[in-house]
Amino acid sequence: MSAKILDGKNTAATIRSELTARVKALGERGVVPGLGTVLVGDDPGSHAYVAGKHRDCAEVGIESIQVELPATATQAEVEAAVAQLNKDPACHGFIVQLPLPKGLDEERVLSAVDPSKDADGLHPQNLGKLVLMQPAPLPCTPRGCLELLRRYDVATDGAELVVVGRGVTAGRPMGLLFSRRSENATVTICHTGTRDLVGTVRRADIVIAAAGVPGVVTADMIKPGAAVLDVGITRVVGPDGKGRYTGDVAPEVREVAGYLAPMPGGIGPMTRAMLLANVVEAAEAAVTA
Ligand SMILES: Nc1nc(=O)c2c([nH]1)NC[C@@H]1CN(c3ccc(C(=O)N[C@@H](CCC(=O)O)C(=O)O)cc3)C=[N+]21
Repeated sequence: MSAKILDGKNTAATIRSELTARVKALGERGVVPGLGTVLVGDDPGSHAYVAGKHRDCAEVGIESIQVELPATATQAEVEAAVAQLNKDPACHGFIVQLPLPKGLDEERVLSAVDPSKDADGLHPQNLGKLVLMQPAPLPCTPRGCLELLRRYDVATDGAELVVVGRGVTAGRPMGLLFSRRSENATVTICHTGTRDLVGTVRRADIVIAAAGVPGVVTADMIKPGAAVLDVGITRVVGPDGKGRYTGDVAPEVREVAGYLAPMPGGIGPMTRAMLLANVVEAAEAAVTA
C-alpha cells in the first residue's frame, strides 16, 4: 500500500483563497497588506524562492515590496534595508531571505527586524514568545507542517513525533510548536549526535524530516502507517550540470508510510502560504490596533 499524499500544493491553494477573502475585507477598511523581501546576492535558489513568494502575493492581493542588494553589500547596507522596511507603513511584514552571503552576520540582521513585522517568526523575541507560548508570528515551516496535518485530520494528540534536524528555521521551533498543550505530541529531536537514529525514528507516529540531508530518512526507519513530512530541500547539481532539488526522505518511504508530504508539493508551498498568513495577520492587527 502506498501512502496517502498530504497535498501541500492543493492545500496551500485553498489557504490562499481563504486569505484572498481576508485581504478583500481589509481593502474595504482601506488597508492593503504589504510583504517586503530583502534578497542579498545572486544565489539562484534564493532568487527562485523570493520570486515564488511575490507570485503568491499577487494572487492573494498582497502588495510586494522587493529590496535587492548585491553580494558585495556590507552589514550596514543590509541593516539599512531592514531599517527602511521597519519604518515603511505600506510594509506589514517582511523577510530577509536566508542564507545571507558569507561575511554577513545573520543573527544581527534578524535581530534588527521590527518584531511586529517579522513575517518569518524568526526574531529572537518571537522565538522567545514561542517558548513562553505567548501570541506571536509563528515560524512558517513548522506552522505549515501543523496546518497540513490538521487539514488532513492527522491527530497529534498523544502522538510520538520525531523531528530529524535541529535547525533554527524548522527543526527546533517544530519541537516547541508540537509539544504545546494544544498539539500535545511527545516530541523527540534527532541530530548528528543521535546514537540510534533508526530506532528512534521507528517509534514515531509522525516523522518530520528537516535535516537538509538528501535521503537521510529511509524506509527501514519508518513504522508502517506513520505520517512522514519531507521538509528537506537541498539543491544538487546533476551530471547534466542542471540544478535540481532533493528532499530528506528516500523514495521507498512512500511504500511504508501511511501519509506522506512529499518534496516537491508538500511543505514548501505550505511554508509560503504561512508567510502570507503572517502578513495578513499583521495587517489585521494593525487595523484593530
Ligand atoms: N528568511 C527565509 N525564510 C524562508 O522561509 C526561507 C529562507 N529564508 N531561505 C530558504 C528556505 C527554503 N524555503 C522554501 C520555501 C518554499 C519552497 C517551495 O515552494 N518549494 C516547492 C518547489 C519549488 C517551486 O516550485 O518553486 C515545493 O516544495 O513544491 C521551497 C523552499 C524557504 N526558506
